[in-house]
Amino acid sequence: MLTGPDRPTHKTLLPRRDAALDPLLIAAACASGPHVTRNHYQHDFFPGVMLPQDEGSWDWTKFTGEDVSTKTERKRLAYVSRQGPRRQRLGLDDDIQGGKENTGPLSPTENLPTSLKLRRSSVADGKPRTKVVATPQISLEVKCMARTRIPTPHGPVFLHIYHNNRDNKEHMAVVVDPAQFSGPPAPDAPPHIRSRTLDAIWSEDETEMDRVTRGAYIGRLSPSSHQSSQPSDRDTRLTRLSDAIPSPLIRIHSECFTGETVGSMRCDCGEQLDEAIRLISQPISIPSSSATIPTKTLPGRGAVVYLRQEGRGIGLLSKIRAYNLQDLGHDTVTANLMLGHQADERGYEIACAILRDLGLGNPDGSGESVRVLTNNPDKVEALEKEGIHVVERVPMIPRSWKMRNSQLVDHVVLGQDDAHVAGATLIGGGAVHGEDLDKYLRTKVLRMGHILPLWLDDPEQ
Ligand SMILES: Nc1nc2c(ncn2[C@@H]2O[C@H](COP(=O)(O)OP(=O)(O)OP(=O)(O)O)[C@@H](O)[C@H]2O)c(=O)[nH]1
Repeated sequence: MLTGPDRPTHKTLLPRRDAALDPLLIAAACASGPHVTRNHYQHDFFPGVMLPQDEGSWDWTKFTGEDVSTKTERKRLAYVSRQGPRRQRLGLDDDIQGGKENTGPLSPTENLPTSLKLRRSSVADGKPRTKVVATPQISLEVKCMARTRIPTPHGPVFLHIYHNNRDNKEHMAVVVDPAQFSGPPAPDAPPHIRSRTLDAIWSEDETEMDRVTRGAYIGRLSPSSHQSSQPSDRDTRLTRLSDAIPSPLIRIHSECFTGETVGSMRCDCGEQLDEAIRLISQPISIPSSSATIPTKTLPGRGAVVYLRQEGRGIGLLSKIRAYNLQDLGHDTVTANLMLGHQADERGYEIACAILRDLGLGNPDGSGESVRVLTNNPDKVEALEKEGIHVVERVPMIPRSWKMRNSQLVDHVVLGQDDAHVAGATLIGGGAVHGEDLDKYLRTKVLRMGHILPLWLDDPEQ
């Protein structure tokens, strides 16, 4: 049978732009400094990349058999990129004001609206050209598709799976609110943390069992009892809670397969996820106003929004490459830049929509203000920009630092038992520590502006 040529697909029309990484090229790029990115790899800096007088530079004459006396001549061969700035090549002219590249806050890529996504086209003259395809901006919507109870070492949580109309990732929310197992909230107790989209009626023919199966139920399921939830169950009380009841504690956490699943000690991401759930689950003591009334204790409450923004948004593949560049001596920020990425490519729009769906962060819309667990001031700023009302930033001190210096944070020192329990969700357990972690934390403080008192292996540092 005669067949025509295969229909071009997006893969054949738009081949990957990043070339295979050659170890020699990486070494050369590393030695040349952070201005050399993966987009320079196809160009001719090899082997004339080094200025011979540069200290520690690779002696290419050994490699090429050249006479050492001709080394000064090689100055002319030093690599100079003939490419325009990356933004110009990508056609983002709007961002270049007055010929100067926009150095403002880093923009997210994961949550970029479709209208801003770029479509690349290869053209006959061989010059890379990029076109911005304008499509109408759609307003962001999130929907909780399912929810279930998960027992953890810190107590039960409700895992929520979200879909959205911006990307095709399953972002999540881990809601800590064990008071939901004890019936409707008392008049002076905080409202239950529930998803509006989950409790909504999805279709007229939705059965009780459909709703229960997707997690729209009240209390706890058992083989002998279940009660599906109704939109009217939502707590819309506008009564002001006592000032003594703290706002729910939340964390926006970014996916880290290596730290959370493999137990990598290059970063403290796994530990942070575990520590966040632990801290949010801590019971809340409400001091009484009179000596005759005993102190009241409420179960801890809050949520971790878990975003699938692996590697600060650059993806797992690039993060793994970045680790190799880090082993060659570069820090996390420089390694990202060398691979043609920004230092941080995350966005928090979807996280904010999830918080709003849970009734968190929006006190004007019958929701509550929040306290945020983070050391990253950019995160707080991003949340506030999206209208989330943050009443307090709660720092996340690495566990190894807490253990080393009990003076640093007297009320959060972990005992042996705490460390054991806390590590139960991690391969490798307890507190992450080591030289790689210290380098990573140092970069976050010194290059990314994270608010954390530096506490490294050598207390003299
Ligand atoms: N590109 C890159 N990403 C990393 C590296 N180590 C961890 N990550 C990612 O960093 C993200 C966590 O971000 P961090 O910068 O550690 O912390 P943060 O979320 O900004 O700040 P905190 O709220 O204080 O934890 C996760 O997505 C990890 O996968 C690294 O070496 N390179």
